[in-house]
Amino acid sequence: MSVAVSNLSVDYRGHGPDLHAVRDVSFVIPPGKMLGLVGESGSGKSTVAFALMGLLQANARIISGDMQIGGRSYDLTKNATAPLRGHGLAMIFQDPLLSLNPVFTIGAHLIEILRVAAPGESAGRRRAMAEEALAKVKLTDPRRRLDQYPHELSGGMRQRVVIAMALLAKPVLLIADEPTTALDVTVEASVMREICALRDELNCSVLLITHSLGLVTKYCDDMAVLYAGEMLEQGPARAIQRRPGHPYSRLLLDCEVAIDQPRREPAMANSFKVIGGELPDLRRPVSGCVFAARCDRAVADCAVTVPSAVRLDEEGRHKARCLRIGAS
Ligand SMILES: Nc1ncnc2c1ncn2[C@@H]1O[C@H](COP(=O)(O)OP(=O)(O)OP(=O)(O)O)[C@@H](O)[C@H]1O
Repeated sequence: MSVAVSNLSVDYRGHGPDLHAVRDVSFVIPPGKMLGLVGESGSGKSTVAFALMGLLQANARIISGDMQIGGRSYDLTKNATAPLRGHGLAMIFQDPLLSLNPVFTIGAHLIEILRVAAPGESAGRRRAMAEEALAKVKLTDPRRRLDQYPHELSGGMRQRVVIAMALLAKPVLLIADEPTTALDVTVEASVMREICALRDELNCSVLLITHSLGLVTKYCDDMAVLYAGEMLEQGPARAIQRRPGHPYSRLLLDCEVAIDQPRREPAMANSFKVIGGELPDLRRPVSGCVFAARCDRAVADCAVTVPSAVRLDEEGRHKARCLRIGAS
């Protein structure tokens, strides 16, 4: 089933004017495909994820947005997707301990999911299914793991357990929010491989949220570039990598350090900082292009005219919002 998000806008209330964290964001993830949502810290990636899951904080307000799953539409302003959590929708967080209760064994977590996902099965069969799921995500010694507690496992092993939980829940959409940021590079590759294997086995849509363009170009089918809450470019990951349409995407790609290099984290943290300037104040109304103040290609018009999406391929899959597209 295809997953489509349309016109998502989210504000946060606080002291002073509301903060417009996400503005009019739309994207589609076909079944069996992975979309990488990239953008620097504060661009609104997690807000998108939490809005889809119905997990936003109390001071957030979804101004507009709906999600279509298959032919069905869910009104995000009414938190309509919240009942889908745990089966239609699943999420992997940067810290797997957010998904694991320290007082329950690994087996108890998996068996709890099977109570909903496989209600007709006997207790013995559910335990066997839980063990199979752990073996599938390549957790060593799966039978013993069932009786262990989350604190007895390493970070990479815990993330595999969370992937096994998603495997049993059979979601239509899996959201992975920085799933490998806390892990070292060798573990990162194996965890990403398990997420890809899950996508292929369930034929589900995956939204990967990450700072790393390297991860996106290596593992994702499509890419979406978010900046100051606005989608500046989206399309096939390879096409954007080869021919970025937006100057911001080009700068991100220029800054990105190959993920195979020995220690990626500091480079990743730095990669966005080498683009001069800072995100605009999200409490103020934007005129023109949100990136204009930092853009090396901006002309006077960019500060006043809001760019609409320009198609960069015949099918209209690759689109970018920039007034300078086509200008020399
Ligand atoms: N509960 C909140 N109240 C007020 N502002 C918030 C709240 N949560 C997030 N924000 C603001 O919303 C904007 C988007 O934040 P968000 O966490 O979605 O970005 P992000 O791209 O996921 O960043 P990171 O990569 O650091 O997680 C930021 O300006 C952030 O400070």
